[in-house]
Amino acid sequence: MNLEKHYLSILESLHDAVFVVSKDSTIVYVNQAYSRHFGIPSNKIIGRRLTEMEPKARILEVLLSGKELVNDYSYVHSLRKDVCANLTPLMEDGELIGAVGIMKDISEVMALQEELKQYRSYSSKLERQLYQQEFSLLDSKNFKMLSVVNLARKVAATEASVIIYGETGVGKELMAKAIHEASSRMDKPFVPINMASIPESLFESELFGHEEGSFTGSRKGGKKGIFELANGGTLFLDEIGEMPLNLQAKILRVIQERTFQRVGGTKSYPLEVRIITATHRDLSEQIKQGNFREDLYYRLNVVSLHIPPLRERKEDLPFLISTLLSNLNSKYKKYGVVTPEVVDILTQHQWPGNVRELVNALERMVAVSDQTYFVTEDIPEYIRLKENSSEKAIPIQLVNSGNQDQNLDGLMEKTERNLIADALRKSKNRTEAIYKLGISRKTFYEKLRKHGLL
Ligand SMILES: Nc1ncnc2c1ncn2[C@@H]1O[C@H](COP(=O)(O)OP(=O)(O)OP(=O)(O)O)[C@@H](O)[C@H]1O
Repeated sequence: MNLEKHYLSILESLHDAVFVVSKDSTIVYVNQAYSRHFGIPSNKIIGRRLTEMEPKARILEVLLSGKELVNDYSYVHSLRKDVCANLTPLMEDGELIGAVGIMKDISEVMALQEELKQYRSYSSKLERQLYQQEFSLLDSKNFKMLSVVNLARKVAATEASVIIYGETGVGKELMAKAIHEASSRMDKPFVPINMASIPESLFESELFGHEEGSFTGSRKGGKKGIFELANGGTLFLDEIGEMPLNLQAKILRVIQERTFQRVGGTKSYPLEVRIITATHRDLSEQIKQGNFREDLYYRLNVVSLHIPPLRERKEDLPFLISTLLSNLNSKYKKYGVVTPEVVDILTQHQWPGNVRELVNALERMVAVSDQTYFVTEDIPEYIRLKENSSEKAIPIQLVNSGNQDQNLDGLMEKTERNLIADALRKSKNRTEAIYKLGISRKTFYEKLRKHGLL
């Protein structure tokens, strides 16, 4: 077979556009695919000079340099197309006589790329919004809550220290995290720590870390404390009212000097951290009683946010129930929804453990029920019975108040112990007692330990 006879028809059969220019840039050949792709009949283009039609055509460079260009991307103005081309010099007896171009129209790919770019920027915008969803979680229909959330949004943009007040489970940590995530520190760590959960003997080393060999059993290479871990970011000190006075003095010094030393070390580390604190106690009362340093209080209390308990913002329950349910549904891969009667009963409950108690109640419903529609029977018994009948889950047992020596603190301690002991007695297990008491598992065990009920 004499292939040479067929070279032209081979060129004509190609799907890629082929064109040939002579040394003076005159177009001498275009194949059918060229005319098809770019909508130009061959007789309209053959004989025209590229230097006039497309003075910046890349193939002109090949004519000048004699070097090929492979996978070369360019925009052809006269065709209004993005193309990818292989441009090769044509040689005869070692002399350049022209060049061949094989081109693909990639306008569609480029348009898709542009679209992809737009989608990418849209998705990263959504991602950022998602990242800041904590504030949207705290969205509320209640005027008091709304003004707290608005103040939190404003304060997030500043460096001000914030104290968040509120009962257990109202969302103090959630708000602290939302403030962090809406602040310029959002890319840096958010480190929460509950001051009530650290044994006093470990306070300093937990907060400031320790150098290697600073005490028997200290970690090799030393250990970073939470101040160091949070450096550059936000440190959330929960239950600040539980801090012993000597540690308050140390924290105050660190905040004032903006440096800290690890336990057993002499090196000073610079500290650049925003501190957000939280407490369920009335700190000004604590100051009056001499349990909290006034100077530390003023350092920490540039802005104070008071989150109202859930029972004072029951209008938020339908929204909270639906948001929490959809989170729990994804966690348990279920599709549970609640009937209006269920919302009704849940709305009657007083939620002493606030949103945490609601999360726990809903989680139990989602985890246990096989139905899609949760009915009243799915509501944890202690809520259902309490709200449906006049039965109170835990009748308060007043301690012997006839004893004149009894001060208020002592009375409260005893009442707390009685309540816990009662809840334990009347519950099938500890988990049920926790639900009845409406406190966190951690607080429950702390209190069991404190009252010798473990
Ligand atoms: N508005 C809300 N939307 C969704 N979940 C919430 C909301 N508020 C609180 N929660 C959830 O309730 C639980 C308790 O919240 P959080 O830990 O922030 O409360 P807290 O006030 O810091 O409690 P404590 O004082 O006991 O530490 C968490 O699981 C949290 O995600």
